[in-house]
Amino acid sequence: MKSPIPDYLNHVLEKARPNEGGAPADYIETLAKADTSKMAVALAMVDGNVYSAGDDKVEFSIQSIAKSFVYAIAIEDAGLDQVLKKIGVEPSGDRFNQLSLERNTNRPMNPMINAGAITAHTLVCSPTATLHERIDRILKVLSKLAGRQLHVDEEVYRAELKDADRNMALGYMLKAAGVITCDPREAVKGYVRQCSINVNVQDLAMMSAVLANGGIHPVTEEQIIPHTSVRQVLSVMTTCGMYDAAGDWVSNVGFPAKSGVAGAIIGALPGQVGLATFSPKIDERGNSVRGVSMCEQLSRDMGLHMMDVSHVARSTVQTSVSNLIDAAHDKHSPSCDRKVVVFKLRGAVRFPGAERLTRALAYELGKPDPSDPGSGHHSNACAIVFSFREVFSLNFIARRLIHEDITRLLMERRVLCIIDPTGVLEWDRTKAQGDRHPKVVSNDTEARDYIGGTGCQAVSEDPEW
Ligand SMILES: NC(=O)CC[C@H](N)C(=O)O
Repeated sequence: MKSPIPDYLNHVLEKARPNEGGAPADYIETLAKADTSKMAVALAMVDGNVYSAGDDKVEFSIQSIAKSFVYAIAIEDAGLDQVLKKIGVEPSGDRFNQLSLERNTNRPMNPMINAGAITAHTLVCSPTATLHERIDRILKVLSKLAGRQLHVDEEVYRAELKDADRNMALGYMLKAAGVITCDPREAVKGYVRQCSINVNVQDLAMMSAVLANGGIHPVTEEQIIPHTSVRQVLSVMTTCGMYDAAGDWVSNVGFPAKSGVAGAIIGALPGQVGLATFSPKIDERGNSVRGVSMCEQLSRDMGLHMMDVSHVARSTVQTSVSNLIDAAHDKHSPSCDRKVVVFKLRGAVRFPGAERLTRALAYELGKPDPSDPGSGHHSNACAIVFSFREVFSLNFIARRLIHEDITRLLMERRVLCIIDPTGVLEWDRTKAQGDRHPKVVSNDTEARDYIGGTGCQAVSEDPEW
């Protein structure tokens, strides 16, 4: 079968093509001459699969899209505290090259406008690093993200530098305000050079997929951007990535995005997909006209709006009961009701999933409430099994809550067996209550053996725990 996805992407291109609005950026000579008939779109899944359509190998300069990634590098090199001291996180509502600073703090409003991006550039490597060292570092990281060696387009660099009065003015403003301490001309040159790195839509989709994948490259599996920086970058992209169109963008399209004046837009939907569009004609805000309409359509058709929760996973916990064979009768306390209760979890478990497990434990194993006949009906269960066989991951709060559940069950002197073949629970034996600890095993048979050894032998109505 031929995948329908590339056909769909072609359809997205053709729907946006008739839109003749906008014009290529005219303040950079090379961009002004761009072939405006070129158009492309690409999707990169978080497992590294890339789909693209149109002029997907045509290269253009990354321009302001570099701001997202250089912000991530600045956070890594200078630390988030230092970066926040120098650059705010508030949407400015101004044009991208506005000469402005926050009134009370004298910082650039955010890292997605030029003032903030020039500042972020100076935080790469160290405050005393040379332009060459910074560009080298930025090129290395961007190339790793794209999965191929990227290069600076010298013609674009020279063209922009020739008419860089406005960015130079920003550099001097930042120096005068004490935000940057290095030579402002060097800072602007470095910033313009980072804007002049050439990419194509496939590169950009893959770079965005790294952001969508928590900073891990989908193909090389290298953690290129630390997880906490990814959250920071995506947050700022959401509120400031489309400049003064941020509000429109969040309500119509609804995924973190960043545009560049060469006509590209990237989008990253956490946990799902990275995408990129390209078409050189931009609107008065600096965003590609056809790119915005392609992103709107992709978001609508593919349900990519981050606030659009169309269905909530509710079945992360499943409870089943197994009866015990009577053979081991004498070993049981009279209060034991000869049952093994199995709690199975599924999927990527976060707080809501762990809360459902906790609620099920409290309800079924707790004291019966006379006014609720369903409650406490396994309060005398002989043994309890947690099965994490189908759990893909636990986030830190889910893990912490389940650890607390385990501790409390052990304090009640319950027999507890945990099936955890991949070790997602990260149970540490040193946390055991006195001499009591749960038995952690990797499959059903081991769990049944363990429970049998405690005097219980389980006959499961459910063949798999
Ligand atoms: N929005 C943009 O892409 C702007 C980048 C461009 N190099 C500039 O500084 O003006």
